[in-house]
Amino acid sequence: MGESEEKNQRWRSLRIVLPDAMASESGGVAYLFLHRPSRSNALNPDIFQELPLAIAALDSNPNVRVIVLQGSGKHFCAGIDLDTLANADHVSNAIGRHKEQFARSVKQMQAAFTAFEECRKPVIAAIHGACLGAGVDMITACDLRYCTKEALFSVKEVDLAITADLGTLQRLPGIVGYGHAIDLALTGRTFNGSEAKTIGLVQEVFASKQELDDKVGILAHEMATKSPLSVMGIKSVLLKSRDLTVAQGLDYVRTWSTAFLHSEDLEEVVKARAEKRKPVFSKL
Ligand SMILES: CC/C=C\C=C\CC(=O)SCCNC(=O)CCNC(=O)[C@H](O)C(C)(C)COP(=O)(O)OP(=O)(O)OC[C@H]1O[C@@H](n2cnc3c(N)ncnc32)[C@H](O)[C@@H]1OP(=O)(O)O
Repeated sequence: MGESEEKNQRWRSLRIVLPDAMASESGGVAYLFLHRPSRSNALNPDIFQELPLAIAALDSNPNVRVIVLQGSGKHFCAGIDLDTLANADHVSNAIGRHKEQFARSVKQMQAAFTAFEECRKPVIAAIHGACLGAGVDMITACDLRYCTKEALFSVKEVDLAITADLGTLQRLPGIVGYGHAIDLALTGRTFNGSEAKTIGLVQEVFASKQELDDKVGILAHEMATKSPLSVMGIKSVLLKSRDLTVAQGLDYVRTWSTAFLHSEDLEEVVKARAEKRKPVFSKL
């Protein structure tokens, strides 16, 4: 890979591989792994606590330009950890204080996935094996999704008698359209990588995990050569515009351009063109 291991002792349930600042071939791509392979990367409280910290660390690392999210082992993510979901606190039917505490814990879980959107840098999910329930909530908060042909997806919450509450119902319709979103959420049916591509949940589907890793790596490295300011602007403006009217979105992008269009990155593009070479952009 050419990257250097992060100080992974910091993380209990994640693993991070950072680009090596000194190795040009590792070019700005960081790998963030859900790392509970013996539990199929089921999402436990550790992961929910660590995800926003890890994303913030990658966001503020000037050597990182693009983040690839993967699962260690056989599966991408088996959804919520069913052992912790069954925890007495969660199923408590008792008084208001418990409910209020539960609402706060759901808010914290929602924030863990929203952190992918709040990250200034693009996050690409590379999905193999199972991606179920909360795993789908998570990937809908990523910027791009790729998967293997055998990947299995399910908006599975309905089978647990719960309403998906970590972002799928808010973000999935904008990705696949309302019809597909309500079909998947009401049935909880399992679908494969090919269908995920057909409905637009993923950008591309690959024959094997090896091909997925190779192609996503190439794409991420290519993206990491682009102007970091421009890439950050595209993510910010698209996400803001999703939740605004066209007129409000145009106001936002006008303000963005006024602030950042005339930049050292634009100067570099002009200079590189005159010198008949590819532009090389400095760290953020
Ligand atoms: C406030 C609420 C917020 C969010 C709610 C979200 C709801 C959801 O996420 S719904 C989805 C819940 N997930 C599931 O129902 C998945 C259940 N698991 C499976 O279907 C399968 O295990 C599998 C993921 C398809 C993997 O199958 P396979 O490859 O055959 O491996 P297994 O032997 O079944 O599993 C290996 C190992 O992982 C453990 N495990 C799997 N899923 C979970 C899970 N969700 N939580 C905890 N542990 C899980 C499984 O028990 C095995 O462990 P062993 O110790 O080896 O038994």
